[in-house]
Amino acid sequence: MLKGKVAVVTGSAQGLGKAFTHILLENGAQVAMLDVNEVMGQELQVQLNQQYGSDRTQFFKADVSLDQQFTDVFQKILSKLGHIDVWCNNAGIADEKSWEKTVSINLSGVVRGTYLVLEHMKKQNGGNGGVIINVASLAGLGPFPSAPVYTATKHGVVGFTRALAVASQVAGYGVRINALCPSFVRTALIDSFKQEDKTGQFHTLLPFTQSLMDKYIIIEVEQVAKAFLLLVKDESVNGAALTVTSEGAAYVTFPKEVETTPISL
Ligand SMILES: NC(=O)C1=CN([C@@H]2O[C@H](COP(=O)(O)OP(=O)(O)OC[C@H]3O[C@@H](n4cnc5c(N)ncnc54)[C@H](O)[C@@H]3O)[C@@H](O)[C@H]2O)C=CC1
Ligand SMILES: CC/C=C\CC(=O)/C=C/C=C\C=C\C=C\[C@@H](O)[C@@H](O)C/C=C\CCC(=O)O
Repeated sequence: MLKGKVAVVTGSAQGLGKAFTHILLENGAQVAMLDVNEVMGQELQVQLNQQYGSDRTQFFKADVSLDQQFTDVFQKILSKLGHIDVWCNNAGIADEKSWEKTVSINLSGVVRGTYLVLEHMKKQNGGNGGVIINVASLAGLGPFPSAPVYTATKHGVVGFTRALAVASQVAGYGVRINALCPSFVRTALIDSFKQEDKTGQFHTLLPFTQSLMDKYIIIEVEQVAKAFLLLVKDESVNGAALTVTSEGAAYVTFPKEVETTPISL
């Protein structure tokens, strides 16, 4: 039960972020939704407040790639809701043509959101601790050939999350940080990624991407939301990467040492 808890979900106007918001509300939390899409965010706020109660959800417009705007909205959320117990860095895009934008949202936006809430949560600052879930992807664990920059951002999210989780444990922040690594999920993102203005030079690899989608079988947002809730609730889990595929959810076992093949120079 998350009654009394306050959660923030970035990129929550649609897709996975919307599903995470629903499951948080279903479990009693109050949710601050943050998204760059103000129209969809406002509409969803009205729907959710009708469904779960008028004081349960508040929408805040912000672009996670803009430092000052994100920081200002963070302060606004804190002043309105008092404290934050759960933070989900979910906002993300897949655009190999505007690859700098992909990096600034998928990686820099995750670092920015994490560092903003960490200062609030960590016990050294008088915080009550909490949990941060960073949405990566299976592409954060292995190469997604038709999206090399997207792959890089998701690998970055996994590495950043795992490193900060150890730092938090060693330093005693009282904050758990975990990565969520879904396979293909039925959202607007995967539809847009079939368009040439998103795939850019890798548009010729579309048959390969489609074969990957066929191989991994597209899953539904509700399946990923259940895994998300596990990471929110299980206080024993820190520094994990939780995959979600058509075969279910599974924690990644990272090798203690990378396998190498010696070569004489
Ligand atoms: N759909 C999929 O197959 C998978 C998605 N993911 C990841 O899940 C996360 C959510 O993706 P989906 O729900 O599929 O996409 P989506 O496109 O359905 O939703 C993304 C949401 O993020 C918002 N957003 C985009 N840029 C933003 C910014 N700069 N600031 C604030 N909000 C912004 C959008 O307005 C939208 O509401 C992303 O990080 C994505 O990389 C990971 C694995 C699989
Ligand atoms: C580009 C964004 C598209 C959708 C969002 C997303 O993040 C979806 C990811 C879904 C699956 C990613 C799979 C990545 C798999 C890698 O680890 C490699 O195993 C795939 C590389 C080659 C596969 C060759 C094959 O399996 O036939």
